[in-house]
Amino acid sequence: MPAPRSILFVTGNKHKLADVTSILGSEFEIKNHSYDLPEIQGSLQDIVTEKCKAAAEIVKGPVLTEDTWLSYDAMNDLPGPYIKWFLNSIGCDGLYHMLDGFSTKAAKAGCTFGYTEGPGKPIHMFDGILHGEVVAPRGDKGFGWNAIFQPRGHEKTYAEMDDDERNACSHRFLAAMKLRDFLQAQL
Ligand SMILES: O=c1nc[nH]c2c1ncn2[C@H]1C[C@H](O)[C@@H](COP(=O)(O)OP(=O)(O)OP(=O)(O)O)O1
Ligand SMILES: [Mg+2]
Repeated sequence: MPAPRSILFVTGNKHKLADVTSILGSEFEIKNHSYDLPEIQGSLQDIVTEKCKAAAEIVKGPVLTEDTWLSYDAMNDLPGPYIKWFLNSIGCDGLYHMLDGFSTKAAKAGCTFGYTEGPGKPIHMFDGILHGEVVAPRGDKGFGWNAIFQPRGHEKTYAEMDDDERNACSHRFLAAMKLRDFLQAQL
């Protein structure tokens, strides 16, 4: 059997790395370069493009990057990709209470992978979006804002799901399936 194709995932987030390894690890060898890439202010596409370009310059070869976002319908999709700074400042409780007084708690969890064959090469993007609701924090599994996001049609927040359960339905799973199809088609 040929050796599995390897993907170099540049991320400083060990939980994302674990998710991608769990979702794609049976088909690809997932390697990691731990680095906190610069994240510019701009559209999601701009952010992912610049993150992927910077990573390709660092590793001088094919590279995978990813940016994650959480968008509130009541706030015209903010915080979106700026969720990291909101979470760091006010935590899950604060993120929940931001919607006090708003009639809809609907939200979208998403991530966008950026993949390139190397510096100067095209950047391919693959996104996964899961609709759901922002709820009062429940559960202690996982990381980030998992405790306040409950996917539509589920009784549990991400933080109440086991990793396997979450990785079978998550926004990251949906995006990873698109990435997988792209990479497999190139073989
Ligand atoms: O599935 C997730 N479930 C819950 N929370 C999550 C998830 N995935 C990322 N997160 C958190 C981490 C960070 O607070 C923000 C995204 O920021 P983001 O820049 O994409 O992640 P990061 O800086 O940790 O890693 P990276 O080095 O890949 O940029 O949402
Ligand atoms: Mg980041």
